[in-house]
Amino acid sequence: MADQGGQPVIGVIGGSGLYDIDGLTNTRWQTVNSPWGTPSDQLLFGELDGQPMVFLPRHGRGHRIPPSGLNYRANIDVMKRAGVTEILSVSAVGSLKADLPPGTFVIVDQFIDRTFAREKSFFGEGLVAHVSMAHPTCGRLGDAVEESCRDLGIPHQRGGTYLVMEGPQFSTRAESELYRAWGCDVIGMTNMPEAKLAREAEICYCTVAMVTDYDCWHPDHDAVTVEAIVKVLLDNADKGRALVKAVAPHLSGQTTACAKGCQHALDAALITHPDARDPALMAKLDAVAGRMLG
Ligand SMILES: CSC[C@H]1O[C@H](OP(=O)(O)O)[C@H](O)[C@@H]1O
Ligand SMILES: Nc1ncnc2[nH]cnc12
Repeated sequence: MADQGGQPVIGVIGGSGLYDIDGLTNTRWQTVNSPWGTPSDQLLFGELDGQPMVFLPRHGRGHRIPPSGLNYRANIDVMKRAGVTEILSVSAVGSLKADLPPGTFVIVDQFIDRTFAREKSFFGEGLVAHVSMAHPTCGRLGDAVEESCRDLGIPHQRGGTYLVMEGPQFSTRAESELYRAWGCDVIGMTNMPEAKLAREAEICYCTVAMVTDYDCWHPDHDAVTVEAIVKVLLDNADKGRALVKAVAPHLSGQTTACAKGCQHALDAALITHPDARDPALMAKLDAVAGRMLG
């Protein structure tokens, strides 16, 4: 397969508390249409120190859309159409470990997907594909995030498992204890199927999870509330924005395709015989799988 190297384009999916990007120049909000439906919002195109960047507020401007109501397929599809090669997903999460207090940033490298009410694949009847999710995040992008956290003195942990729940209600104590027993580090409601769809779209994906609370398991802390989350988010938003700004220069010199294979995830994933493929589905996959479908 041809190398997809070239100038990287960073896409930032901003979650709770990250509704804009510091220092973005030449900005324009632009509607990008998708055959997968309506994305959360227009995309904000701009440049950060000469590095092309695209921003999408995950829940829409004003935080209008709940986790289960997000059109994850449309969000990833428009990022792909915008030329995004790396997605930095910024998310608020609860902590499931005593040594991950609010204010810590976790550079997530694994997920447990407990969601059940979401469309999880671009593929299906008429074109079946099975991508690997063994390593769901991009190590190269993770390196850039880790170096940036270090440069900025942000308390962080490299690696960690993010339990993705359906929500919108927070967990019961029994659920929280179960996820702790499973060894999970943090809990949130949005990064799946986002990470799966980014992989299908051959976009590098890395999550920066900003710890806002101890969920409901910690004997010395009250059970999580939105009020408590927002308070911590307000204290951390500047750090989140500074991190995005710091990551850009780490990627700007990058001219080769990701050696981890994220950008070739479909190489061995399509199983449907070319004669049995559904032309209508193939048309919808023009952006996501255009590299493979010609
Ligand atoms: C604001 S409370 C819970 C809400 O925050 C997280 O969203 P995101 O990942 O977009 O920052 C969490 O997953 C819930 O959706
Ligand atoms: N405790 C928690 N559970 C689920 N999502 C969250 N987002 C932030 N804190 C959370």
